[in-house]
Amino acid sequence: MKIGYLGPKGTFTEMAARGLYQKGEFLPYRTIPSCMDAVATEEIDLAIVPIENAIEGTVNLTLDYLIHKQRLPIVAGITVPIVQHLLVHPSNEQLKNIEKVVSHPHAIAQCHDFLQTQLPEAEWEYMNSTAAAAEYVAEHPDLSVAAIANELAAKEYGLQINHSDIHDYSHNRTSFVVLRKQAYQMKIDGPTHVEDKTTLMVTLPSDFSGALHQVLSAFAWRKLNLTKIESRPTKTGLGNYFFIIDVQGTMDEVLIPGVISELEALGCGVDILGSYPCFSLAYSKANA
Ligand SMILES: O=C(O)C(=O)C[C@]1(C(=O)O)C=C[C@@H](O)C=C1
Repeated sequence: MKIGYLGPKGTFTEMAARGLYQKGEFLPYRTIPSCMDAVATEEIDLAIVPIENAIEGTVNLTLDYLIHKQRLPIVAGITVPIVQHLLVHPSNEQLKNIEKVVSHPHAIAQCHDFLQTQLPEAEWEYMNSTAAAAEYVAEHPDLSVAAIANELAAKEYGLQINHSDIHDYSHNRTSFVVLRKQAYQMKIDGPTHVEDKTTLMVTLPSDFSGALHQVLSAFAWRKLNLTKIESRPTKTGLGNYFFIIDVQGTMDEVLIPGVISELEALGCGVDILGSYPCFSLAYSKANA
């Protein structure tokens, strides 16, 4: 089985991939869209990409590409503990000399307080992933640059941990989703199964006062628990949004189809993005 993930080697996404699947060929992709495209063209069987971080929120690139460009079913989810370190080239150990910090925008956002207090003069440069930033530092020993990435990336690219645990809040976790061309489940052994989830995308009818209230009521009176509701622009004009709604539980034969019929009767558009099991990786030295 070919498992694509946001690379290069040493990303948190690779940890998520290896946490879910013990066997398979693990293939790194340079960007989230290129990884998703590779599933659509069947170059790989599964794509694993980040979707939400506990500190910084949704990974908009993933959600928007999924909604607008590659509507692939979500077949599983996993959350991974995120521990960020400041990595430097072994020839450049002095924290005070660092002029530039590179990383994925979410990783930089998770460490704002640290950057503000310890490296207020350093400029930031965004990279496609945390490991891409570590690779950049390894390839530029001449620059006074540091990467925000994990211990796996430090080992992979021969960097030193200059400062450990630099994320601003403990309990930092990121959720990743597994995308597949067809929506069938595969058995997953290993990580802890936490819950089952169904993700819906709802478009409200225009000029319908109280529409969102009615949408939420359709879930509420059926006692369906919503674990997330988020709006994203439809990209058709200012003020036009989709609602992405996570419902606890799998797609059953009565309750969720009942909600969908009720919403459609209200004039809403409803798309099912996936109904899938969610897993969790415990904190371990590997993601320390
Ligand atoms: O997987 C990685 O290492 C990434 O760079 C992506 C990503 C993200 O998009 O949220 C994954 C986990 C961390 O939250 C920071 C960055």
